[in-house]
Amino acid sequence: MKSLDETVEAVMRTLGLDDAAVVRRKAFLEFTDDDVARLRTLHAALQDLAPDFVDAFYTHLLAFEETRALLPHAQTLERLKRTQAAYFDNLTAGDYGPDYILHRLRVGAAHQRAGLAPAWYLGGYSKYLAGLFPELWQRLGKDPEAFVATCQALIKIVLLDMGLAIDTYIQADRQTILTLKEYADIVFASIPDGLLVLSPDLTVLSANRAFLERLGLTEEAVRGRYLMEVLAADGLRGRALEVLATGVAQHDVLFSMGPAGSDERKPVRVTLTGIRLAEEEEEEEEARLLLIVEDLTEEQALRAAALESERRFRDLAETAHDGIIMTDPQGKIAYFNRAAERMFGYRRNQALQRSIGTVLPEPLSCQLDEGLQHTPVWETQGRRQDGTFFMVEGSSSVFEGSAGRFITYVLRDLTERKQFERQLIHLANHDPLTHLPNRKFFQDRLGISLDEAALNEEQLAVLFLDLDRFKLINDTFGHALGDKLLLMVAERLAGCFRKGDMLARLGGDEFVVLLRGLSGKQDATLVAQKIMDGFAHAFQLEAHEAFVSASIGIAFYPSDAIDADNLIRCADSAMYQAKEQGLGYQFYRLDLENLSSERLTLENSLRRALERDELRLYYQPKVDLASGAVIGLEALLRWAHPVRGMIPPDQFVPLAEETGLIVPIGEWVLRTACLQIKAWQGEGMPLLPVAVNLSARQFRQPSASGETEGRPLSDEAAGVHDLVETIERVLGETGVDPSCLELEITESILMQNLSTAANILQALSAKGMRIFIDDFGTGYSSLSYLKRLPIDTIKIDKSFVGDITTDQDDAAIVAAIIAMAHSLRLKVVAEGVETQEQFDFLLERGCDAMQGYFYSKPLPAEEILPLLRSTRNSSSGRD
Ligand SMILES: Nc1nc2c(ncn2[C@@H]2O[C@H](COP(=O)(O)O[C@H]3[C@@H](O)[C@H](n4cnc5c(=O)[nH]c(N)nc54)O[C@@H]3COP(=O)(O)O)[C@@H](O)[C@H]2O)c(=O)[nH]1
Repeated sequence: MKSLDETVEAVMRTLGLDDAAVVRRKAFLEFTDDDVARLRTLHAALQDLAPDFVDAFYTHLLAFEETRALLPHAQTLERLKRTQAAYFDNLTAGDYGPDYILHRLRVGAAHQRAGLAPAWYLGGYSKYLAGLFPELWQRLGKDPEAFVATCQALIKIVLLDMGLAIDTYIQADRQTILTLKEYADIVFASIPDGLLVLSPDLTVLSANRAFLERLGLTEEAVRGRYLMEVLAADGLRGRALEVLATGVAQHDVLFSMGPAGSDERKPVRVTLTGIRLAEEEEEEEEARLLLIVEDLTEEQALRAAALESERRFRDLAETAHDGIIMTDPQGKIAYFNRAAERMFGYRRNQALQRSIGTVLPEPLSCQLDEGLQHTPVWETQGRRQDGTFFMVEGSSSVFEGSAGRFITYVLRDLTERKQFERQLIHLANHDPLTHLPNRKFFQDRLGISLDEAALNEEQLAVLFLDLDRFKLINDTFGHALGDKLLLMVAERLAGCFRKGDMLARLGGDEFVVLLRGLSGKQDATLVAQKIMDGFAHAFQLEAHEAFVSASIGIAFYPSDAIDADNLIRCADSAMYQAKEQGLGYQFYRLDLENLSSERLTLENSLRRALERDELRLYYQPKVDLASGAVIGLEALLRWAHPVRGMIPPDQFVPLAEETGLIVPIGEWVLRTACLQIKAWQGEGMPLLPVAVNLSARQFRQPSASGETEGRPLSDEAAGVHDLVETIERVLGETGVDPSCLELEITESILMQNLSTAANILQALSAKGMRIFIDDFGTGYSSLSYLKRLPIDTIKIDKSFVGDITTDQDDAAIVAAIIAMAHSLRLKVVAEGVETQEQFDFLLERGCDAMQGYFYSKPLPAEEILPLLRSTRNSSSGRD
């Protein structure tokens, strides 16, 4: 709102109330200087009257409700009284210049603003004049002319004031009207719908901004023009005339509307309504037509977009791989896509309006929780139309619409995934070849069974089963047949157990069995025996019949171990013992395990002994009995163990044979002995042959065992096969003449496969090597086979020699061996000669040579040459 001063200024400006105008107003009122003088005179006379006069004035005002309402507070009343006193004072003060005028306008404006209607305001002046006239008469009644003239002056100045007050009232009202009009114009212009006011002859009287902008028109182009010259809209004119004629409004009439003369059209919705305005008081009310024009372009675009979006959603939902179901607030199916049809077996029209529980029978959190908008992915059961159940994975979203709660379910059939998961679990727990439980599954199940056994105070047993010679079969017949054998074994084993027992394959040719609810060892024995019996029959591997045996180790809970790992380990250890001893099955024994563990440690060390250069060769001279000359040396193996010291061969050679390590070790012996021969030759030592020992494993050729029969060989087998080649190669590489190398083999080696041994010995002998039969007398003691072999010498075992002087039997045996050997033109060497008596006995019986501590213990290579030199210098032989 404007300030009072601004209002007064506006009044003065509007009325053009400058000094000249005031002068003219005064002139019109014939307000003269004489009037001014008379009022000044009056002023002096009325000085004491002001307080009572003002009080009386306000008492009058307070007597009327309309004026009293404007004086609500005592403070306001006091302030007004002071203003009134000033007014009273100024009225007759005689100064009626610009300040007076300004003051009078302010008073008028203030009363107008306070809400005092003009009638009451003018009534106030009446009270003034009516109150003053008696006072004037009292003071000037004696001079009627002066009285009348003063009254006239007073009336003139009061009327001047009243004129000014009325001007402020009129001006303020006019300002209000202008403000309202301005406001109306703004509102009219800013209404978002188009507004068009037409006269009864359809001339455009006004159009708001929205209308003009929507149709691309200007106010000048439309105002005062005939509607149809401005607008093109079929049927609009007729509708407008109807409304004018009937006075009945028409709502929401749709048109396609555009500027006349253009092809542009917009979809619009129009409301046509008649209005009546009286522009001037004296004019008759004139009919007007108001068109409210709503532009539907955006709305239609939005609707089209919504339809498009809905169509796309439907397309998407219909082509989705996942089932999509929507339920209404009553939980009834309101939408059911094609994937849902496939998943549940219902046609859409069969599913609609059924409860969601028809297809998802278990209550879901999204159905129960009021506040839930989105639930994470869950799994639940789905029910097909045929009543079968399956697992579904789903998620849901909740939409709170005006009609209630709608839930959308997105569902995926988990049947395949669950099947896949089951397959994965099966694969993780089963052996892929035999489909038996694997180690992990077995261990888990064993753990559970152990807990149960502990609770029920029961015994259980683990059988560890390993096929004998499976590697050989695998290498010989190939992996495909090896696999087939494992399958057949698994099948046979499966028939040996009760329900509740468990058979598993740990890998390779290892199987384990869990036996539960045992009454004692005898139960496990029965099962082990049953397994052994099962292996008694051959396995038919295509064209081959294979006899396969198994070694079984048995460990018991709680006597051997109380946890799964240890129980399996004990059974494994027992199996190892069974295999070693060729027992078929063996119960776990701690002492045997300790032995095994030592053996294992030794085996591991022996494997590294070659790499670490821990092997040594000692040499023991062979002495001609008659001359006492050294006629050769035997190379004897030692293991210089870093912790255990010098280990004799009988403590590790059998192990090396078992593990196959004897093959590389044997080659090392050959090479070392040959290199030593060369070294001695270089040192000027007389040419002495050196004998090396060959083990059965080295000596065995593939065909000798009859196991491979021309089929592919394992590396190990190939190494054995190459004995002749190896010896030749080493001789070639070291440059040693074959005549310097002697080979010692035992009778038992020969007897394992005589014909093959004969072939090998022939080949070696043909190269110039001499062959010795070692430990003669301990084996077959048959000289007949010697005729068929290229043997040069036999060595009588030291077990006979040791007692020849005390035991007549041994003496007789030795004498007989010497005699028979000679009859076969074989030389004889006696081993283990320790005494002069033995020496003499042998010399007397015609034995060719001897070897033993009597002459020398086996010595390191570096001690041999000094030994030879010292004996050459001393007398021949030992007496
Ligand atoms: N395959 C291989 N076997 C080998 C090799 N080196 C040795 N051996 C065999 O180990 C067995 C034990 O040999 P060793 O402990 O060396 O014993 C030999 C001599 O030390 C011992 N001997 C010799 N004279 C006496 C004696 O007067 N008294 C006595 N108590 N013992 C004596 O006899 C063993 C000789 O063995 P051998 O002539 O071979 O029969 C043994 O069987 C060796 O064959 C190897 O490199 N490979």
